[in-house]
Amino acid sequence: MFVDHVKIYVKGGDGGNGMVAFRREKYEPMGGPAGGDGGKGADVIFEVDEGLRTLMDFRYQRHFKAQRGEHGMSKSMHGKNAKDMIVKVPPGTTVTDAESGAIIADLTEHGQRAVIAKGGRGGRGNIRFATPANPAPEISEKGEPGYELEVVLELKVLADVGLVGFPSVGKSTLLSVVSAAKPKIGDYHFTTIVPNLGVVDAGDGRSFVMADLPGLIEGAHQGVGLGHQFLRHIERTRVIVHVIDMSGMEGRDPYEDYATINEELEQYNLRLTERPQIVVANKMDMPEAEINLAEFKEQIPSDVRVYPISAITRQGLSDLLYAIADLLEETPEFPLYDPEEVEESRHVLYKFEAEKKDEFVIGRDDDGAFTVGGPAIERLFKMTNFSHEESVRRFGRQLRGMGIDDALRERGVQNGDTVRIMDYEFEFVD
Ligand SMILES: Nc1nc2c(ncn2[C@@H]2O[C@H](COP(=O)(O)OP(=O)(O)OP(=O)(O)O)[C@@H](O)[C@H]2O)c(=O)[nH]1
Repeated sequence: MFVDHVKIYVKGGDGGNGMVAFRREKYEPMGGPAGGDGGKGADVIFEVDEGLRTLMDFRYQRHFKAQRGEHGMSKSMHGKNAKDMIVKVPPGTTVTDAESGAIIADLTEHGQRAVIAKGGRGGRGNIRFATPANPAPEISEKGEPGYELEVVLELKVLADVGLVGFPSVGKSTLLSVVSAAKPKIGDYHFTTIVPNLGVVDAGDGRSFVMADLPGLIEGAHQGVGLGHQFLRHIERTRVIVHVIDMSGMEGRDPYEDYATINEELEQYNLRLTERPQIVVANKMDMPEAEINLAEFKEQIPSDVRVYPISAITRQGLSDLLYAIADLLEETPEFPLYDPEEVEESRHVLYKFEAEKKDEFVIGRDDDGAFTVGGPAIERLFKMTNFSHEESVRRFGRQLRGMGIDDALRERGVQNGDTVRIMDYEFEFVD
């Protein structure tokens, strides 16, 4: 079993901004507040799709930013909530926070969903701030920023396709040209990928996992030298690709090789002979290959599918990959997990924890100015509409409410000192 592994960035949509507006009606020149709320930003939601087998798609797209909510409007109209962004992942995907290493979700069953990055709430329009004392407030909030984070996706992968054949027929060469020769493969981090397993992109949006199953012929059915992991792989392999050397070099006879391997599979496990098989005639670039292939075809049953290729010159590879992908589609799936394993993991559901504590940090810049930072304060800052004097005053009150004024005094702030919050600067007035 190997682990397919990729790091991606996700961001929930920002909330829409609330609006400051007033009613303008014919007979009501001093109309009341009429600024609507912004809509909610979209969540980034991961959803299990059992049709997916690998994290291949994440190699091409690593940024997932959900849409922002619509801004509030005049005439008391609220902005629309944005539509959530659904990202499909294969069953068995674990999502961890890249920074803390905490598990956010363990997605095992088809249709299971988890919110990975919450969208921000919409900012409130000035209607919401009206009070008897202040019936026409010029206060609104901007939308709350969507949560953003980097997450690591991990998937334990079992092979869909197993390569079998005599030694030196070209199994590792084939696997290496179809799985590793993709451009930018270096960007895709296979952490614990073992050399004889690879993710194959069929080139038409379909992908599957292919394993070289070496050593089958050397007494594999007696369990010689093969670990438990390997056995598991071959048992779960849905399609067998049988590679045959058509060059006929070293006195080898392709048909004999074919028959021997099939006998070996049968002895190993009868069930394996029920697996659909694709026969690959390799080394077709060699001089005798055409003649050998013709003879071979006369000897094998007529319903056996043979794909002539050359792993070295890459001739015939795309036809072969399409055929494998087609065959996989029509082959029933084996459960990805042992039933007991699923039982265990099914009950673990991790919750996305968006809320961070109301903490803030006070510091000093080189020029003597005080600085205030922290997630809650920065969020508040981003939601403040600084173009309205009243909103700015409200921001001041909120800071006081959070205990920031007191904390600044403790640090020795004086009247007239500069205080910085992100890129906003103000003078401290007691
Ligand atoms: N001419 C030719 N040579 C090939 C082709 N594919 C593989 N070879 C050569 O055949 C030899 C064996 O290839 P491998 O890919 O190592 O064969 P294998 O089946 O993985 O062998 P084991 O690892 O021993 O099981 C190497 O020298 C390859 O370069 C091909 O299409 N044409």
